[in-house]
Amino acid sequence: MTTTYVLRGVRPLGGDPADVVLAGGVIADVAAPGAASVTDRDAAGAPVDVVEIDATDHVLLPGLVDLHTHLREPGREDAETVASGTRAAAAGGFTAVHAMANTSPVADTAGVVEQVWRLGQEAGWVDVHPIGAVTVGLGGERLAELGAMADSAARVRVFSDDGKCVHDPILMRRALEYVKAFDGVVAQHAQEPRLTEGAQMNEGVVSAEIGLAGWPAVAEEAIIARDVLLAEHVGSRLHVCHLSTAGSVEIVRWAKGRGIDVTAEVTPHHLILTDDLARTYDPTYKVNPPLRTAADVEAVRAGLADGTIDIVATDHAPHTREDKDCEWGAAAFGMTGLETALAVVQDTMVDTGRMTWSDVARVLSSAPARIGRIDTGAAPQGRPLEVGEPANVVLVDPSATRTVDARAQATASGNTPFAGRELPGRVVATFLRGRATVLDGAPVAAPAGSSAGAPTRGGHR
Ligand SMILES: NC(=O)N[C@@H](CC(=O)O)C(=O)O
Ligand SMILES: [Zn+2]
Ligand SMILES: [Zn+2]
Repeated sequence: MTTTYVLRGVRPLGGDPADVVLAGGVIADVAAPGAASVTDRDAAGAPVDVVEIDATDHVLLPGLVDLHTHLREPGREDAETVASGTRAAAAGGFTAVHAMANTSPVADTAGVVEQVWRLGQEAGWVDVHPIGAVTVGLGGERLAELGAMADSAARVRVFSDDGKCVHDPILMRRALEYVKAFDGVVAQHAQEPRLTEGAQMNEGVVSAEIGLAGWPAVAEEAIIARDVLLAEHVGSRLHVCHLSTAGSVEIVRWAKGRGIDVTAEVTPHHLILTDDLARTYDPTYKVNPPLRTAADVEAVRAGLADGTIDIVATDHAPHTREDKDCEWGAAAFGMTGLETALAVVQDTMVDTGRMTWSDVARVLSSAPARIGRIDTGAAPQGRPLEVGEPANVVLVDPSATRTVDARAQATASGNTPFAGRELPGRVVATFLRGRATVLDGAPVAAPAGSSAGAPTRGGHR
């Protein structure tokens, strides 16, 4: 039996309290409280379950869309699987994620991206849109089969060597030219490799004091400056991954002012954490790009508030205990983020008065869906909350607070930098095309009509 959900007294973006009805996979009605039309029969006359949810003072957002998620499958299923990572995504309020290509094997062929796409469908928690590698094996030497990935069942539109920078300017130019044919975008991990050899943390006062090799801001900014000029030269679309410095914000602001087709993302952790945390020598805080200074944090917040930075993307980077529980220099770069992203954005941008919930819907849903070109087509994401639109929505209680418990998260890895920290807001429920993936703040056992929750490990190698 299918289920109709009635969200009573919810606060739609910018509007008065309303009852919102999710039925038949779409937003079926938005009505004044008490006036919604709810039937216990579907269009074909079959009985449906009607579930009422008291959503008083809750905010209803379009399902969140992450442009930058590491799901680790294939290859590192000990850190995360498509099933565990997408369950974490649903718990965080997401209905779609873009899966980064730095898997093993690398997602550089139609075969691998189709495998990831299929695993996402089987899991059923969110829509998984694989990102294709720019170069074969992330080797930075030969372009991967971008066209074949674009034409595959996975319909790849975002290409990235994330984890590595496409540092050869000729290759970068060719990639930018190539993706124009199918309206794709190159998402650059901006890291000048020579300037960051052996680098462990942000180069600055703290690195000098504690004696860890520094990673200068210019190593990020020099690549972004080069790439916006290349994008202008070839008339193509560039996306800047995890921008982290004040100078990077300035360059993107300048490029946009010039009409260059560039978009940029900031991670939740770069909106709130600083390189002071390296003093703990706790590798949980080791991440690429590194945590920067308080002045950089202020600059990325201002850039997000004024639209210079288009989106927040999690860069959810799960790592096993073995890869993180070691001395700083030997530990892997990366931190998880899917289950805390919305809370960090609320904390840093909404509760500080710098953004409205409508802005949150833009930076965490409609804009990333647009950049990834998943806002149209058969299963659009990031669309407005209007009657007839697919019911990809997340119900948030902004007045709740929670203390982050790493072990209670859905991700298979424990490397959250927010363990023990109190964060605002709670994802009460997430719906993917009208089907609940999260209810009462917890992922549902197995989303109906999917094989989520069933073991996938080992069955698809
Ligand atoms: N962000 C990280 O520190 N690590 C990412 C790679 C990346 O996003 O560059 C990873 O794959 O672990
Ligand atoms: Zn990266
Ligand atoms: Zn990444």
